[in-house]
Amino acid sequence: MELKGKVAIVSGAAEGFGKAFAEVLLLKGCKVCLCDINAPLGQKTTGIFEQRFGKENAIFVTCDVTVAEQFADVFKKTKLEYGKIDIVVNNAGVANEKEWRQTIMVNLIGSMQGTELAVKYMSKENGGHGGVIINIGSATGFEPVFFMPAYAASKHGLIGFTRSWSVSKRNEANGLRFACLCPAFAETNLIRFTEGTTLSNSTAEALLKEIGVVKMSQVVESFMELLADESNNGAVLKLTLDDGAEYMYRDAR
Ligand SMILES: NC(=O)C1=CN([C@@H]2O[C@H](COP(=O)(O)OP(=O)(O)OC[C@H]3O[C@@H](n4cnc5c(N)ncnc54)[C@H](O)[C@@H]3O)[C@@H](O)[C@H]2O)C=CC1
Ligand SMILES: CCCCC/C=C\C=C\C(=O)C/C=C\C/C=C\CCCC(=O)O
Repeated sequence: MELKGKVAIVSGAAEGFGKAFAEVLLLKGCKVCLCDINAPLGQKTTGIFEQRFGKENAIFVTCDVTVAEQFADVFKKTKLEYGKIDIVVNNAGVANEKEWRQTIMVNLIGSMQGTELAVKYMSKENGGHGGVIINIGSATGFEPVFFMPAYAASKHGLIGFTRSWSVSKRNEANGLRFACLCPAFAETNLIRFTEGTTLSNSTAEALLKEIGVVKMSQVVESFMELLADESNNGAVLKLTLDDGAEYMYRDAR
């Protein structure tokens, strides 16, 4: 997929994966709308990108992805600013078992909302040019995870949701494709929030040591692989330190 001149929306882009995805898209010549619930950090990140890549290539919109009107506003503003939308990355996520309803709301419902909006704006039948939706799942979406049941459920759901969209013939005709990136532990602040799990700090440290922590560069590389290959519809790519990137599903089925 030629990325130069494409327009992307990345949710949860103030820090972590979202910031790295926005950065690589800008590096490849895309225009990017970064959105995040954390307005001060989102504005700071976007300001840095504006300086590096040009003020005209990055915008920030404050958005809680669980609030439908706010997420819709992100799409409206991006279309208004850049005239089209080609890539949507549903990345915003939390890992909090005590606030498990919120975990489902952000990780699953928020990403579903972002996908629905992407389909609305990018479908050829609505005047769009087609495009790609990348949902950020997790390696917890394939197996039981005793210390994060709600989080794991949100990611199991997101994988099923993404695959279900990918098998629709109507979406194929609309030029849309759908893929899911599923990393194991990776080096962001998310994995430092152990109060959000049922683990003690020492058990969490031991687990991180045992499973290992994937580097951000590996996550970005896998993200780019899903984006670049236009035949990737329905692909679910798992990324672990031990096995690297492996397709759990390659095609829409
Ligand atoms: N770090 C890890 O080990 C892994 C993370 N993931 C997933 O990757 C995605 C990104 O996570 P990280 O970068 O690690 O976390 P992070 O905590 O570094 O970044 C998450 C971003 O999402 C934003 N956010 C949270 N709730 C939001 C909401 N309601 N609306 C809009 N923005 C919101 C935060 O403000 C933050 O900027 C998440 O979906 C997470 O579940 C998946 C596998 C592994
Ligand atoms: C121990 C740290 C606790 C805090 C964790 C917070 C967030 C984690 C988010 C993830 O998405 C982590 C993803 C995967 C880790 C769990 C199981 C990995 C199984 C890997 C495998 O299949 O080999």
